[in-house]
Amino acid sequence: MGLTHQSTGKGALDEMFNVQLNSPDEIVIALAGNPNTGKSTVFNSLTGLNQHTGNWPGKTVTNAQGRYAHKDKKFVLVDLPGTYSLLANSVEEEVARDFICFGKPQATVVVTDATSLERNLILVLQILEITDKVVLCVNLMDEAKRKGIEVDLQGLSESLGVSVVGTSARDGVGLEELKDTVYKVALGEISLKPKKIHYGKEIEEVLQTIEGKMEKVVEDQINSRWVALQLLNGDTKILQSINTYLKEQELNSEGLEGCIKEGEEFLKKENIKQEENQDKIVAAIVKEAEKIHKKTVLIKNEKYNEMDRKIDNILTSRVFGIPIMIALLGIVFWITLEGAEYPAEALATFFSAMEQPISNFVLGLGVPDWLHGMLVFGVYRTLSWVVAVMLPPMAIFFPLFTLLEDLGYLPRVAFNLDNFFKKACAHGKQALTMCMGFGCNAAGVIACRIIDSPRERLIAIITNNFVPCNGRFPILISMAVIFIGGSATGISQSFIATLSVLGVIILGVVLTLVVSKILSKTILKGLPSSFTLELPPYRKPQVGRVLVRSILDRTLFVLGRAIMVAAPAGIVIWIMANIMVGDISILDHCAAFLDPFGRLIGMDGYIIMAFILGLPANEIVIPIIVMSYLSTGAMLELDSLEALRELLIDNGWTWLTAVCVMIFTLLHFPCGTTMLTIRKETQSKKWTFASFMIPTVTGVFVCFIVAQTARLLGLV
Ligand SMILES: Nc1nc2c(ncn2[C@@H]2O[C@H](COP(=O)(O)OP(=O)(O)OP(=O)(O)O)[C@@H](O)[C@H]2O)c(=O)[nH]1
Ligand SMILES: [Mg+2]
Repeated sequence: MGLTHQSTGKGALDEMFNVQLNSPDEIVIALAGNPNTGKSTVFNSLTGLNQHTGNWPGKTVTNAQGRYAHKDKKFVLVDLPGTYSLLANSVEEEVARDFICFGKPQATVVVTDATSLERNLILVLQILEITDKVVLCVNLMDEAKRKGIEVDLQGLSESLGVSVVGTSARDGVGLEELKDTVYKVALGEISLKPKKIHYGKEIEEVLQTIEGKMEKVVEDQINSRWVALQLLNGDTKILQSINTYLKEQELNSEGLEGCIKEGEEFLKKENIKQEENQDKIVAAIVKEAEKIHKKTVLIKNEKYNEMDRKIDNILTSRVFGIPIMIALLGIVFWITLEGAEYPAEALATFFSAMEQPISNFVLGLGVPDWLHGMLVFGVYRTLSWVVAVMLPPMAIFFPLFTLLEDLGYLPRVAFNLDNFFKKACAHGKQALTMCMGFGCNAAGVIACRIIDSPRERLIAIITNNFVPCNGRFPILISMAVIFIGGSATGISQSFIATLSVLGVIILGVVLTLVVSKILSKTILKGLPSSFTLELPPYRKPQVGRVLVRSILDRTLFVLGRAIMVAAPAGIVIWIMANIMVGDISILDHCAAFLDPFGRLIGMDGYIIMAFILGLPANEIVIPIIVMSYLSTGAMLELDSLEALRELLIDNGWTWLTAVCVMIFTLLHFPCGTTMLTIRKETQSKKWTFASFMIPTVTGVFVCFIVAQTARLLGLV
């Protein structure tokens, strides 16, 4: 046993004490459980917040906090990362364990999956070793019922000696009873006699010895049996946590080291082997879980999982897995493109028709000419285009993607790509962090915490930007709709557009693998670590809720962000276009400066400038491009996508320009928020810089090759 603490999870300890109480009488409740059992769903229903939920394990990586009131008391609920065990083998386990040990929750709710209680009970039993104040929430009761699994809640309660509540959190069933029970347990209105495990004579003896020594140091602060158990299990990290804890609480930690030394010597003297201990401890827990499971769960239909397995045999098969994945993605894009076109047209027509009345209204206010120009041609037009071009595709794509997520398809994607990631010497879970990146790269970067090895986590963080986020995805779609699809005719139009978007996404995945491989052969050398990925059961998504959630949470959020940044950007661009230095405007000066470089990589100076100005939020790249062209050239009436297309052509665009814009959208520096997140997660300027440079250099390189090749071949 060594004493040094090798910190794996950055900030895990900072976060754990960070429960901010509004008043001292607020009651802290921890929400623990295996991954994907519905903790965040319970959390959201109780607190009314919007933690990310979805059907795959490992979504929650931080301790989210929310509040609710019940009867006369106020509660602070802490949503913990999902873990299979608390014997701290991973960062999530450390975060969850430390919170339950030292965060001093007045009660811990363990959310379990009624359809796989046996495995869930392992964690429950471990938590019962740490704390007596436990409420067992047996969730997914609806799924269990459908699968012919009967859970004897009363029997469970008797076997474990804690209160048990059955819930179907997604439908809100049982949550009132849960709140009642939590209330009673936290306030000590129910007295509990939780099950303690007997680990066999040999272990128990050693445990008692260590426990005796620990007690002197930690006294009543921490359950010393649990600490002894962890030590015996070979986990010395807990000592560091205790140390931090004692310091935080301004308690005396002096005795700790001496006590640890004594413990170590004792272990050595008695010739106690850590691995053997570990096996014995785990075996005792597993056996107990089995026993309780046998007594309390009746599986009426042993084949309840057969259908899922049959589907998985196809969706994750070596031959069909990847083609099906690409086809599915293609279908999603196709529906998005095809469906977005008409509403986009309608919105464009509507906004264009509104322009004159709005212009008249502004003039009627008696404002000066320049202000009128700025408001109507600068701000209003920009906003119109943001809404018309971005809203329809997002309102279609996000619900579709969320449907796939809720169905449980994402872990299958990770499964299909696992082999590739292994070959790239990266972690298979990186595929999941990429899926999160589809929503937002900053969220994707945070999700990288599910990867334990620091080396593989860094690789995942640096390459996360190779999947287009909320803000960049609409650029791809609109380029495809307006330009690439627009140059073909009939049915082939949306087909080509779909292919182009699909191509860019696949390029992103390929580059992720290539760059990961290069990194792990050069500055981040190492071997891939193995892991087991859980394939959750397929779940019927709640279509209505998915629609509402993805439109409210994502579409409107992104749109709001775009509008908030686009309006001031509209003003800036308008000013830049209207202040003259010499004969030409500032805007033209800047664009002219960037133009040679832009042309070299298939674009122009205005586009490059739009990407640079888009640093705070990628959503505004297209509006800035359009605005720059509008403010310089003839004032076109932009009343349809066709008009927008013409504007671009008038400014020298060809299909190659559109392709290069799409590629550069995928491959350039992360947005401001993502960079800050990377800085925070890696605690390193060097890696933040690398995350900036790698995609940018790759983008310039790829665009250069594409542009020069197309020109050489005389394609444009
Ligand atoms: N059928 C059914 N599905 C549920 C229920 N509760 C949650 N779900 C679904 O189960 C999936 C997982 O729920 P989450 O709340 O994200 O699970 P979690 O425990 O927070 O997961 P991690 O943060 O990854 O550990 C989601 O797709 C939920 O919609 C339930 O009672 N019944
Ligand atoms: Mg969660």
